[in-house]
Amino acid sequence: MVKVGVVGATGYAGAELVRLLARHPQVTLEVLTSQSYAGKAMWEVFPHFYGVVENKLEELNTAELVARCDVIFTALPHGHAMPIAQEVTRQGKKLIDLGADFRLKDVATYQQWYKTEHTATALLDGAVYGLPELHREKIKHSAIVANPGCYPTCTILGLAPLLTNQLIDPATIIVDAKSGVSGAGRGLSLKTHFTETTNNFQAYGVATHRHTPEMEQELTALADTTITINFTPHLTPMIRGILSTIYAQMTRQMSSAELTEIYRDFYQGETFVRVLPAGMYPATKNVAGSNYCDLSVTVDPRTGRVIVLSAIDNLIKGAAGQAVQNLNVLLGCPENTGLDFVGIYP
Ligand SMILES: NC(=O)C1=CN([C@@H]2O[C@H](COP(=O)(O)OP(=O)(O)OC[C@H]3O[C@@H](n4cnc5c(N)ncnc54)[C@H](OP(=O)(O)O)[C@@H]3O)[C@@H](O)[C@H]2O)C=CC1
Ligand SMILES: CC(=O)N[C@@H](CCC(=O)OP(=O)(O)O)C(=O)O
Repeated sequence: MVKVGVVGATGYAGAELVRLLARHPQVTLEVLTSQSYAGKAMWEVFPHFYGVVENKLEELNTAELVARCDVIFTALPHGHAMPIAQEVTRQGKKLIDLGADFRLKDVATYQQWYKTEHTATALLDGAVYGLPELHREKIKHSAIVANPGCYPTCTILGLAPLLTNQLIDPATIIVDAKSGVSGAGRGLSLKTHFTETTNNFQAYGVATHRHTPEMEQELTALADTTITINFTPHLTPMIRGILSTIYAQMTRQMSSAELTEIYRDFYQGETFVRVLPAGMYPATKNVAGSNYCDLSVTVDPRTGRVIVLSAIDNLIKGAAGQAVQNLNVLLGCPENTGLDFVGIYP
């Protein structure tokens, strides 16, 4: 059995990770940490774990945590995974970081967008962007896996076949994305409280969201040419889910059916990417509670633009499920181990 630690087990992403890892056949939950609830049982904070997860929440002691575990997951605000990563590499263990600390390869870009000094820059080169559908081989051999952000997961999977096959003008990409409120985490804030979010639908981070450089980095690598995008996230009054609607100008004429075939070829053999048949469109309800990313692709012959729809559960394929998928890649076990379920409907 592989001993794992979850740092930040009491956040939405961390708790979802604990739920998945508790039923993973190759894993023992060795350490769960919390800064606010140390000393309490996990089920005292989250009663849905009563009778299932017996672990007590512990204060973070980095050296001891790393010594006790084979794989460490960090589900912390950005900036906090860096010292843990240093210790993980010192002790020759593995880290899967659900935050943003190792996603951006360029230090100046990280510091500009996150307004935080990067204190583990020597580790950036060795870290791999943990989108298994694109970087599986590198993930297998990496000590640090940077689990992607939720919007980037949804968007990059939606655009990868188009850019790899040079089917769109890369200067014309527009990403219009909507997220449920759990994407903002469990901490209390004006932005996420009930009366602000219910019966409301609003954009935020317009032209300034931190996921923009992350998407641009990965899309640029796929296209082999510098890509800048327009990305507008929106908050919707639901708990889970992201739907990205992505537009771009096609560089050659093609029908929706032909393009759908290209997507099917690109994602052939991928358990967690479902390219929907003509006439079916992704919806957050169809992926909620599962590790799937559902995609549809439609060409509008009047404008020559393609419209990609991409849906995920932000807490699963956008965070905890993808982290478990990355663990499975590291362990060399089937990627759907511990993730072999469909979503919850309705
Ligand atoms: N929510 C989502 O959909 C997604 C989240 N992520 C990323 O995952 C990470 C966790 O997000 P999420 O679960 O939503 O956040 P939450 O706010 O729900 O949880 C944050 C966690 O970090 C701990 N924490 C907060 N501040 C500190 C600190 N100063 N020192 C140590 N621990 C701290 C909290 O501990 P305690 O409860 O003990 O105070 C809690 O366990 C973030 O980097 C986020 O960006 C990535 C993709 C999607
Ligand atoms: C609805 C909402 O607020 N969503 C979050 C997405 C969080 C996420 O994916 O986290 P990282 O910080 O790890 O990139 C946001 O827009 O910041």
